[in-house]
Amino acid sequence: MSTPVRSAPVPFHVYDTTLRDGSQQEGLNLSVNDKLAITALLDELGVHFIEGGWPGANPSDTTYFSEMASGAVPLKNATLTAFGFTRRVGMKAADDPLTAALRDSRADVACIVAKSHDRHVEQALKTTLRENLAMVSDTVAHLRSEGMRVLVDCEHFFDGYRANPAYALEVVHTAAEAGAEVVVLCDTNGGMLPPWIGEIVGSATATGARLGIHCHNDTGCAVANTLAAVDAGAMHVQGTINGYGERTGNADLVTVVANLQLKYGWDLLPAGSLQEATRLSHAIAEVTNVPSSARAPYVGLSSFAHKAGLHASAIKVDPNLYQHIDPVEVGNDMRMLVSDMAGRANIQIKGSELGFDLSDRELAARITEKVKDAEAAGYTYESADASFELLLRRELGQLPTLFEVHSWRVFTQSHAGGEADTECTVRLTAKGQSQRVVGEGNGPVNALDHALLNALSPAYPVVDRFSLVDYRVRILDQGHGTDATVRVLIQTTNGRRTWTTVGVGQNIVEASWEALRDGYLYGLIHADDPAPVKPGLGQLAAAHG
Ligand SMILES: CC(=O)SCCNC(=O)CCNC(=O)[C@H](O)C(C)(C)COP(=O)(O)OP(=O)(O)OC[C@H]1O[C@@H](n2cnc3c(N)ncnc32)[C@H](O)[C@@H]1OP(=O)(O)O
Ligand SMILES: CC(=O)C(=O)O
Repeated sequence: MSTPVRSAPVPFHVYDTTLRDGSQQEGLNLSVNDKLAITALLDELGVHFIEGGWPGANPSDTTYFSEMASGAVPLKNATLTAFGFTRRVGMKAADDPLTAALRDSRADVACIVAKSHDRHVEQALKTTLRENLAMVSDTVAHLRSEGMRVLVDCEHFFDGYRANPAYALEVVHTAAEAGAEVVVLCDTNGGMLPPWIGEIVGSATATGARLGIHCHNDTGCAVANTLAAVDAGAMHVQGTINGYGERTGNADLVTVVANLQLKYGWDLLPAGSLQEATRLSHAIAEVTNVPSSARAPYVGLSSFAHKAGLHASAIKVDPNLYQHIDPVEVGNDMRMLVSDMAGRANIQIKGSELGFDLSDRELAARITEKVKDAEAAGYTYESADASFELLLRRELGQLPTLFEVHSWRVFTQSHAGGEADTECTVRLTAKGQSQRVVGEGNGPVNALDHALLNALSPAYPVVDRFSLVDYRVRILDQGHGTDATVRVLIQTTNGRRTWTTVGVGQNIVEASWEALRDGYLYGLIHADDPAPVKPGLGQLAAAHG
């Protein structure tokens, strides 16, 4: 699959700034423990540098570095890097407390941000161009004399180069001459396009400095810009997991690395690490509590999900016909979606994924029709895999009658000045025992859930482990107001695996009951199944609904 363009420059480094620039994303806030957990995951991915934060800028980052120095997360692949800025105007680096904080972080490497755009020097720093150069050389030389390796991030380099190329290049040259091992050219405002990046990086190579690249995604080109810089001579790529970062984010480091490894054929991460990328990207999203995009390249939930009938029919012959790589290379999975866009092939592939032989053309065609009719009525099987399996079993005559519901009733009573309470009665027969059970709850679905569980528990004690983890309602024919058809999706878990069922109706309680009942039925059919080998994607599919 890989098409080597040329050999990887040596050395070539992958630098992660999730913990610093990534945490500049709106709504993304990391505790020290979160940062330590992410550090371990990044090290497992095998990046060469982990930028842990800015020691001295806030107590959490300072604590994080002291925890790391005490061995909280021993690193086997990565080198910990502390971020900071050049010394303040008019000071000596040796006297600047934030420069001292870099040394005190006990990280081996410091990455300092320096102004390289003349307007920023004059307007933001309010100093002279000469003093800014002195700030760069003094800070780099001082940190080197303290025994640190130093990288310099040239902020606004590309805009600066356009305004005053000689000065922008002088900053690069000054940093390298003072001892910076890599000078990173930053598209801080993220406004560049790939040809512009390529041209400017190409010019900067004339400084002789080893160049790196740091791109923001404001034009939607952060990854493309990073690759353009690499093509033009950058030997160090910066980015974040899941593209987290200030404003529209940073270059997604996993996409960058996957492109370089799988398309250019460069071995950048330790052997086997890229195959863990999907798991690690999702694990990091769990810690940040900011979900990654389902449509993220390579590691997204939908990266290898196929919905259209024509795609599926070709995939049945050879998955590579509609996939740019084998998903296994990044630890992802192909998923076949069942929907009204499905043809026989989707149904056959999905059926065989679930363990059913649907090779018979007529059978597959009949089930496809059923799916299309049900979808037209409002059902959705894309995320409700469990309901699709029940539909299949019904059509194949393989749906066991584990219980038979005779009736159910829900009753909500309001009390003056107090909260309403709900009571529900379910009558059913399970394993020959008839039950009439009353359940109470804070609402009709909760009461139905309790009643169903209590009614099934004597015959099937395993249901005591079932719990409803998500409940979503969507109005299907908007504009109809309270007599609209609604769709209910219910996610149930038994602690080992999670599944989703769907119910549709004009009565929201009836639609909920259908999804709930099918959730219990599916759970009972699969009560003895082991936990999936790779939990996560199926559950995420349900979560994305
Ligand atoms: C492009 C980037 O994303 S770089 C990373 C940006 N990240 C952050 O800013 C997050 C962490 N930052 C902070 O906690 C704070 O901003 C601090 C601790 C760094 C500084 O805080 P404060 O001293 O209160 O000042 P403030 O936040 O207003 O920063 C501006 C000061 O930094 C100076 N400054 C800005 N850039 C640089 C630089 N590259 N080198 C030296 N000084 C700089 C400004 O001149 C200004 O100094 P002044 O107060 O003497 O006028
Ligand atoms: C350094 C950095 O984060 C930037 O220039 O965008």
